[in-house]
Amino acid sequence: MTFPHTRLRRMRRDAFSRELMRETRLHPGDLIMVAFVIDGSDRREAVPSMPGVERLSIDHSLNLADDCVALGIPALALFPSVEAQYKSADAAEAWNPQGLFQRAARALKARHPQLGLIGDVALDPYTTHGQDGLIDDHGYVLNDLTIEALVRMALAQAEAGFDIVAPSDMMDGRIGAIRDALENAGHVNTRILAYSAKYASAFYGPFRDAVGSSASLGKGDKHTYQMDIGNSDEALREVELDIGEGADMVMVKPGLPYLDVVRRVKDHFGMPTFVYQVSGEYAMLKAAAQNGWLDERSVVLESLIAMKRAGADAILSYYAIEAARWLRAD
Ligand SMILES: NCC(=O)CCC(=O)O
Ligand SMILES: [Mg+2]
Repeated sequence: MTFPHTRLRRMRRDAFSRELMRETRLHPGDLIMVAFVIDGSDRREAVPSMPGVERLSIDHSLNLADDCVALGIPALALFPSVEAQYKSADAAEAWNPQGLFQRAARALKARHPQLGLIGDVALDPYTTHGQDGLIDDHGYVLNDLTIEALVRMALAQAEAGFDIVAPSDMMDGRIGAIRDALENAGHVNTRILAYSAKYASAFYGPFRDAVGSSASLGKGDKHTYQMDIGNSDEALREVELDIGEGADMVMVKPGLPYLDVVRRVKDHFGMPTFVYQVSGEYAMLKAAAQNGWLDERSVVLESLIAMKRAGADAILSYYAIEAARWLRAD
């Protein structure tokens, strides 16, 4: 009679030994909630392609922030959805100190000074054409002119109280330019979360509905600045440049389809590495759950743990509040 010398099933036999050898655990403290803010008061608008997600006026965003704090979620990432009258070719509303986004930041920081507030730095919610930057006559996004606009935008956000500015535009050199401008203005502790490896992904579709840029973008795409989905070495080059320019945290986006990239980035640089479970990932999970095809709680937590296991230090997610509730009920 021969026996297996090693029985890995032995440790799986009981809950106590499974618990003792569990390598990766998810905490509310790993999560960053994502929210969309709109003008007006007492307004909540459903986002049809993201059931359960709503655009919120500032007063309702404060309630969402209350939930984050109560659940131990350390930070909130905010995106604006602005009305057409505030969109222009030069995106100037993006750095208006009295604009929606800056007002929202002041209100949120006044309510919860300890809740980390992350501002999105990219022009797409503010441009009439829905691109993340300024364009020439052929629709090509101009790198260096766009950086000037992004610098204004980042400064306005730091001024309004955002703790972290998060350039999500993928222009070359914008992290360094923003870092210099923040230092010169005395914002030495404003952190930069660089969307370093942001792929030209079709999983962003529902987000563009949420911020109202899909109509403006029309048939346009973002392939001249976001990364090709087949590339992974290039992600390391992007991350390396952003670190050199002064990023405090780097990000890979989307999440689940790109966990190989997360692992390479984490192993290579040992940087605080964040991952974004994007709108399309949310929509897939939600749709399957609503149809009764998948168990929502299990698949959401499994997806988030997979991201952490791949090396993510923190995860931006539309599910953050729900996931934190599930974790606390465990
Ligand atoms: N800058 C944010 C995006 O481009 C999209 C995020 C998402 O799809 O959730
Ligand atoms: Mg880059």
